[in-house]
Amino acid sequence: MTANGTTNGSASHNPHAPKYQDSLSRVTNWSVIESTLREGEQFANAFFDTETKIKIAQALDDFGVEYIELTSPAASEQSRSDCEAICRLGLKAKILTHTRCHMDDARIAVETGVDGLDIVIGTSSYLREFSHGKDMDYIAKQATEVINFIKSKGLEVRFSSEDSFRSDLVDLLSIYRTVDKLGVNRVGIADTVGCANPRQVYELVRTLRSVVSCDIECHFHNDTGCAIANAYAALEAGATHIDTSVLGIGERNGITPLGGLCARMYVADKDYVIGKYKLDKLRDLENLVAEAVQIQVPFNNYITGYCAFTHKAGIHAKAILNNPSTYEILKPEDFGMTRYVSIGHRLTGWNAVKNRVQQLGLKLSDDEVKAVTAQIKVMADVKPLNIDEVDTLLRRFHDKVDGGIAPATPADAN
Ligand SMILES: CC(=O)SCCNC(=O)CCNC(=O)[C@H](O)C(C)(C)COP(=O)(O)OP(=O)(O)OC[C@H]1O[C@@H](n2cnc3c(N)ncnc32)[C@H](O)[C@@H]1OP(=O)(O)O
Ligand SMILES: O=C(O)CCC(=O)C(=O)O
Ligand SMILES: [Mg+2]
Repeated sequence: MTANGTTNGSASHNPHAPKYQDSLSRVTNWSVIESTLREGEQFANAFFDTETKIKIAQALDDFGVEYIELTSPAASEQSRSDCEAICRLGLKAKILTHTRCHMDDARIAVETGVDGLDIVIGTSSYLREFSHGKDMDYIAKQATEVINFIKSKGLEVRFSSEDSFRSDLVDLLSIYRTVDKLGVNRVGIADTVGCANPRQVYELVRTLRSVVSCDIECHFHNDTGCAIANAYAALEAGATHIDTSVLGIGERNGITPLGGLCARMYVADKDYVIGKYKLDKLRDLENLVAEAVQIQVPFNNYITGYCAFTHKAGIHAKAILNNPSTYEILKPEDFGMTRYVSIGHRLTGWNAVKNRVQQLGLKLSDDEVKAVTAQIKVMADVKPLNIDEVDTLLRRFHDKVDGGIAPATPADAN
């Protein structure tokens, strides 16, 4: 039992587990709508040929995402035939396509073999005035026609308002109520411009949860860095589906990244996330997409960034070596990653150096390790040492000590 009165198996057995973990234990029934092949195609660098789309779809399916969302088949003839080709792959993931809330697009989409359509129409005054120019009555009539048509084909349908957070709340709830009564599988909330914060997301999803009985999908842009936090707040408030893309690619600076969402939700309920996704495939999946759109995986990427599990400062390194949970909330091995303790720099400490000495099979007393640590710091004040340079220094120091000559200075060790 924790401060907020809930229980959670793993947390209650572990005295060091975060107390906030328990408040998240209800966030255990959600799915990913993976939109690398739709929102991701709207990323500035993206051009996916058929073969690349198929590889990405297969990799996403292998990772375990529940849905794969594809570009509208109304966009181009190649988009349409690629959509059909992906539907023919027979993947475990359900295949969706994303279209305007318009009969022309819906008629094309239902013939492609998809499991469902995600239809969208802007509801904010910006989009009603400057994009499609339609009022709420027209939107409701159009949505009714398109939804009834898609349902008549036996397909899943989701209705989403675009730019939800700059839309009038009464308008929003009214249109969601209308489409819920028509029997949509999901309604969608979209932070199209990335303006929402987690508190606003929580409030809107919570309100919507009391108005509709269908599932709730959310789509968050990352213009102000809130895309993962907003997704998490939405799930806490009762959303059931989150849109992601690999590395977060999408319009402008993109949306909630698949890897970042996995990291966030792993902390909330590790067993649930490990149980449904092959987390050790994340790195290959990200590399595949990074290569396809000609970008590098960012150095500070969630989970797979090159320094995501590198520990440097001496205070951290000592504690990490005693118990990795001291400074790691994610276990690298659960993601097929490895931990690295960096020691060739002036922030190192003797405990970390001792660990390396032991790994090299060298016999040094604690005082000797402290002496060689001091030498590393002197040298690293000039420039950081790579691991080979550190190892050479440690071996030479050891050989001199072993030979009865304790080196007093770095020069002596050389
Ligand atoms: C926020 C988002 O990411 S929404 C998804 C964005 N995805 C896409 O745009 C898919 C790729 N798009 C395309 O290939 C093209 O824009 C198409 C095929 C959809 C439409 O192309 P065009 O007919 O040449 O129109 P264009 O792109 O210039 O303008 C969009 C048209 O859709 C209308 N429109 C915009 N949103 C909607 C909507 N949700 N429902 C219905 N109509 C809409 C606009 O009013 C405009 O109509 P107009 O031709 O009468 O001016
Ligand atoms: O269909 C949706 O819910 C989201 C559409 C979109 O990409 C956006 O609004 O940013
Ligand atoms: Mg978007």
